[in-house]
Amino acid sequence: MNRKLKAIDELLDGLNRSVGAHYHWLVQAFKIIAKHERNLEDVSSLEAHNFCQFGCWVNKHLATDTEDKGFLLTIHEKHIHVHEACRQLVESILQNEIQDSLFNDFEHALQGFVGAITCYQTHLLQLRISYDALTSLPLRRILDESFDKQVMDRSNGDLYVMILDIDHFKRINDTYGHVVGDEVLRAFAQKLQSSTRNYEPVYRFGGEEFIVILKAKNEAEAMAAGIRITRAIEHHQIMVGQYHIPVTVTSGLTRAVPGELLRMVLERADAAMYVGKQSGRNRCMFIDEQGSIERVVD
Ligand SMILES: Nc1nc2c(ncn2[C@@H]2O[C@H](COP(=O)(O)OP(=O)(O)OP(=O)(O)O)[C@@H](O)[C@H]2O)c(=O)[nH]1
Repeated sequence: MNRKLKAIDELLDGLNRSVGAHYHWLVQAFKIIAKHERNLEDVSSLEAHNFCQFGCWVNKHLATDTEDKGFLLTIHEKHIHVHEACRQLVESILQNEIQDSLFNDFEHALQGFVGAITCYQTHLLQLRISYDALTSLPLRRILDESFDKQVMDRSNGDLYVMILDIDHFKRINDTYGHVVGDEVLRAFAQKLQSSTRNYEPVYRFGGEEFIVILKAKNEAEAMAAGIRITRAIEHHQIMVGQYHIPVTVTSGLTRAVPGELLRMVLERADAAMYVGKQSGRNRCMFIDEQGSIERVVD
């Protein structure tokens, strides 16, 4: 499974478990009131928010997670508020000095806490559906959202976009069936990821089309990367059950001119790929900004 997707699943799982644990905590608060116990630190202590399971979870992620810091800080703040409002309410009940405003404060704090968690869950779920269920690769939507930043962040060179389409994939489906076809796509995606460097993100563009973003100092370096990937696929046999299924790809490669829309870059790369399909497949075609197309050779 894609590393990012795994991290999202772990975050969602940890968050949901910790939220579940907060119901247990709420029951503890009732016990304190009913049994007049004052020694439960996750309810009675001034630092109560650090002692409950949710507090441990959020503190751990605040210390390590940089991407989601905004969400986590809001949740942390609302969580502290819940514990403090609860502590004050419990104290007032135990001392028989009940104040209605403390009930309102507690309700308000709980609503704020739940709202902040829902916001973060929605964010994580939206992120999750931006990954392909079959291959675990990020979908085009993630590229759409990050492309301008990727172009801006490039250093010491340019960004190149490579569109790859599996050759005669319909034949694979027709010969072995769709279920095997799906397995081939899954195995292909894994091979493609392992054939690229960790700074060369891979996306599922749709169907049997994929995109790789390359970083290179010049056209020659980009072409070398393009042919490296094409050959790595060609020399690898995909195994599904008892079948050994050779797969090749045809690709279109082009430079992303800074300021250019992703759509335009993709149209250019697609035109080059089309020429590659027409002229025999299993090849990488480079297209420059003027539309001149050449086959990349080893
Ligand atoms: N099993 C499976 N098949 C898919 C999936 N997405 C697209 N396909 C199939 O991929 C095939 C693509 O076929 P075509 O566009 O005709 O192209 P091709 O057979 O790969 O031939 P060329 O691209 O011309 O080399 C179609 O049969 C689609 O049904 C998928 O997720 N799973």
